[in-house]
Amino acid sequence: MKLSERLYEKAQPIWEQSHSHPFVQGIGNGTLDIEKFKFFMCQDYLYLIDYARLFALGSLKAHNLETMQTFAKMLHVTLDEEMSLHRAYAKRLGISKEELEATKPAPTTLAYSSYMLNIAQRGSLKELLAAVMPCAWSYYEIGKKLSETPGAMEHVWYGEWVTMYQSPEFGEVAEWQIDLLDQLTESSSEEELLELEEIFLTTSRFEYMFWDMSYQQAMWPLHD
Ligand SMILES: Cc1ncc(CN)c(N)n1
Repeated sequence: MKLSERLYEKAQPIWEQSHSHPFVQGIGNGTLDIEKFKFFMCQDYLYLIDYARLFALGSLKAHNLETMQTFAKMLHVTLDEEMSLHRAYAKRLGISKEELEATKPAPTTLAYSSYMLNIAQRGSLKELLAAVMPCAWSYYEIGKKLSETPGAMEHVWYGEWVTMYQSPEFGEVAEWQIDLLDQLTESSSEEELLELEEIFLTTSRFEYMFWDMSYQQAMWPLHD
């Protein structure tokens, strides 16, 4: 069994909770409160800055030129295409570029980004991939599922979001990461596979927490 098949199976109980979360369902059926989406967009913008840094670290840790180039391409796609979606939404939502960039990270955003960056900085390329994989893979799955809801891709607010994440180009990013991790772990020990599994499940849990944080618009409990 390939590692990706095992990870997919193990993560299902967590991923299913993300799929059925009211935030995700609300994007699909168009009922999500726009204030919750605004909160999500600002926090996600911050998250994507650190997510992009992981691709820079992937390029650094790559074992050959082709892998280096693909990580560099994913860095570019995140900064210039995925984050362009957020910049365009911010404009429509009346959030200035300055406001967007000055967003303060919520506890879950900070915990998730810090965990991923820590794994990527101190770990191997395999660990970096295990940490980053639920991001593109689970968003692609969510995008595809939501696109099956009639009208989801045409919704005045959430249509563009669904359209981006269900796109085959976005799916290719996830597939490339999956194939690379499968190749790199062909002869890994059970001990190493278990470590990678734990990382993958941890970022899968953070993905769920990110939806929930956005739904609750959860900031720090204490204010200055
Ligand atoms: C929290 C989160 N996870 C994943 C993705 C998809 N890159 C995202 N935009 N935000």
